[in-house]
Amino acid sequence: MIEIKDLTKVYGSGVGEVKALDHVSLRVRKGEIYGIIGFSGAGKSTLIRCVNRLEKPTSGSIKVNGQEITSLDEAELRASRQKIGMIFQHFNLLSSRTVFDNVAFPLEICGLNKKEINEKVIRLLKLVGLADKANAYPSQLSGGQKQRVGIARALANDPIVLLCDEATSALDPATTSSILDLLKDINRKLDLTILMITHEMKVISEICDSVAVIEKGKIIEEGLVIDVFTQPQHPTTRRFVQTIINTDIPDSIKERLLAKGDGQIIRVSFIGDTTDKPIISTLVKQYDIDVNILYGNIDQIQDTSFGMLIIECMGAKANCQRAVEYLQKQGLRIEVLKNV
Ligand SMILES: Nc1ncnc2c1ncn2[C@@H]1O[C@H](COP(=O)(O)OP(=O)(O)OP(=O)(O)O)[C@@H](O)[C@H]1O
Repeated sequence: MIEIKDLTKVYGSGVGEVKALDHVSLRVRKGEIYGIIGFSGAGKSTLIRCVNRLEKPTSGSIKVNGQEITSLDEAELRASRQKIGMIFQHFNLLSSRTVFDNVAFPLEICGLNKKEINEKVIRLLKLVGLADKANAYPSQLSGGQKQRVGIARALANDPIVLLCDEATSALDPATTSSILDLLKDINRKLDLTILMITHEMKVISEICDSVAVIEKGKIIEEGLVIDVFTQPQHPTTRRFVQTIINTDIPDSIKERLLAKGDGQIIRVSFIGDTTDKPIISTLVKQYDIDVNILYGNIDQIQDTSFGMLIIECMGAKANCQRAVEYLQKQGLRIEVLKNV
């Protein structure tokens, strides 16, 4: 649905030159929610603003639904923008217009008649749960309600893509969750492709299917959310993951790794169904070893559970090794932290 290739954006020139995007390539599939995460100044806003051509890329290609948008003229751009909805961190509502009239605005520009506008606005306000606020003004709404108006307005022209620019950054955690639920609901009901930028890993973990991590204008890691969360490769990705999942080995275990002792200490990481298997009792029964659980945690990303156990296996060396092989065969990720 969105295909970005070698996208580069340079602001300014000479000594003042800033390379905000540096050969960025990524692909967003139809119907998916794709998150781009990065620290301040990483290039997120520039990237999303290039996709709807609020910024003109310096070089590279951006295709939305097969149409190259970097080379559109003004008229073509206006038509293309109708198919790309956008919501903003600070909502960007028109304060002198009611909720109804804010949502009606893009439809008026398109030349729909009053009856069509009325029907559509009412349907959209119902979709975002604001049917009873049609006559309110933005100043009379909470932040979450304002963003619901922003979402309804962005959907008015039946876009094929919705761009979200830090859409929940100005909201408290409970309101953030309700807006994310709404976006997920809309994504499912309308099969709408969503591209969102954020600096919050919570946003990515709650609703995104795929994620790209951007740093200094470059994509440094990309993949399905569950893969990136469970096996982050780049140190920056690890920092983001660490904000919501503790993958560190606790200090008390680190001390134990250095201490003398006979046991073999293993970190077992698991994803999905493998968590249902009685692996510990199998180790004890089949391999004639004692198993001591030193540490464990389980997290949930959307519908998939994953986590890690740090266990100590005590027994004959050969039996401990066979136990490790058994665990590996179960599709578990095994790291031997301390050998027998
Ligand atoms: N109009 C501009 N002129 C010059 N430099 C710019 C302009 N817009 C952005 N930049 C620079 O480009 C780089 C990327 O900025 P961008 O706003 O895309 O980052 P960001 O990841 O969205 O950051 P934030 O989360 O703080 O909004 C930064 O170094 C920024 O200073």
